[in-house]
Amino acid sequence: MAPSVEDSNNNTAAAAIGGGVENGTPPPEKSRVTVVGSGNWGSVAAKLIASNTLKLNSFHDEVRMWVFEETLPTGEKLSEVINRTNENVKYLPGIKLGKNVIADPNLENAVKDANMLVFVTPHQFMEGICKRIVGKIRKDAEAISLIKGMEVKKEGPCMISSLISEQLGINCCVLMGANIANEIAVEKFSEATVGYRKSKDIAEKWVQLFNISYFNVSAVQDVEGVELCGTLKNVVAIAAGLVDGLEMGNNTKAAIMRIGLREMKAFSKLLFPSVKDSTFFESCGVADLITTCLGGRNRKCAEAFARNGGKRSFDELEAEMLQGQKLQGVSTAKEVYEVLRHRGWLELFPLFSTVHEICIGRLPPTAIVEYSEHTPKFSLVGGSNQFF
Ligand SMILES: NC(=O)c1ccc[n+]([C@@H]2O[C@H](COP(=O)([O-])OP(=O)(O)OC[C@H]3O[C@@H](n4cnc5c(N)ncnc54)[C@H](O)[C@@H]3O)[C@@H](O)[C@H]2O)c1
Ligand SMILES: O=P(O)(O)OC[C@H](O)CO
Repeated sequence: MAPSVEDSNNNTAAAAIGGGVENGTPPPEKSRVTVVGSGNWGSVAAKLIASNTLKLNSFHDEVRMWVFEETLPTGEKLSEVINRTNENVKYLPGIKLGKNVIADPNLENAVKDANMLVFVTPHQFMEGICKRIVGKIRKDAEAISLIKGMEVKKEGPCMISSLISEQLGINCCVLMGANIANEIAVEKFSEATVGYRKSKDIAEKWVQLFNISYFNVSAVQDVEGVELCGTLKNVVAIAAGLVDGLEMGNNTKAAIMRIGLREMKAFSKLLFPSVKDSTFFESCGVADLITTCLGGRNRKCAEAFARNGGKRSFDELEAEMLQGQKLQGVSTAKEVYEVLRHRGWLELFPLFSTVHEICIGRLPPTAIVEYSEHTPKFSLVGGSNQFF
């Protein structure tokens, strides 16, 4: 059974400041936050949030964090070690999360009282997680997804925020940005973008929960644009890593990033015409693309893949190099490819389609910079097409 935390600013204190029992109006209910996920970014998100809930009267101090339980080499359970040491020794070693972060291996228990749910797991696990908690969360819960990825169903592509909204029947915002977790963990400055659909008030509450001196958050009314930026940049990061592994140099890498950004924008607008151009200039857009192509895990594994001439699979490299952390770019490239194939758009997106074909071994890593019948000239992309 996971422990719990008493509020330092309890409701009596809140009542003393704004109304309360003395003048007959009950104090507004404090929000309860649960973070669903405890990987590298999930743990940093819990740390950020926990530092803010201690300061903000409108939130309960305690931040519950669902842990996908595993047994460590020492024989101990990860959740027990987190609660004892206040550190996620596997996914974020060396960083104290805050004593008000409580690791809970029981998913249903972790979510049941929360009215603010933060989803931050690798995207491939979200469908199963939603199925487990349908009907077990508060009806008034609000959600935010920090997950970069999407699902492809028979009906077409499904963004993770839509999956959460549709399966759980709740509103879901998104938070994406140039956010390499290990850098934010040591409190180096970065920015992030919240994407919201309708309610600016809800978006502002999320901004309040995440914003801190070294993490500058702003909100834009463009859920799909923000989420697609975060999702698609992982495919471009694979391309950038391949170019690094081939030792092509900075100009080639910049070219790949430029072409990738054009394909990100075109793909997003073809799927959701409401996506705004301005979103690509937020932290979730060009800034995330740059940081991921310079320092992300997708880039790192793709570099190793190219150095090995494509002879070692991404699964093998992921297991060896990331030790439990997960790549999102390889599966996203496959999902994007499925959409392109179904809609007859493959030729319009040579970078995205080439990345997938390299990942599955149909093309060699060098194809990322070769013009062939399989990879139409990148320079052909654009011209009169309104989406590029
Ligand atoms: N790490 C970053 O720098 C970063 C930054 C921004 C966004 N993101 C995004 O956040 C999301 C989560 O990434 P992360 O870095 O927190 O995770 P991670 O890759 O570090 O860790 C993998 C997580 O998956 C869990 N897991 C393994 N098997 C599982 C299963 N069957 N069911 C449920 N969970 C399982 C593990 O316990 C672990 O918590 C991803 O979409 C990622 O793109 C990551
Ligand atoms: O390490 P990556 O490649 O999963 O990227 C991490 C973040 O998404 C960067 O914002």
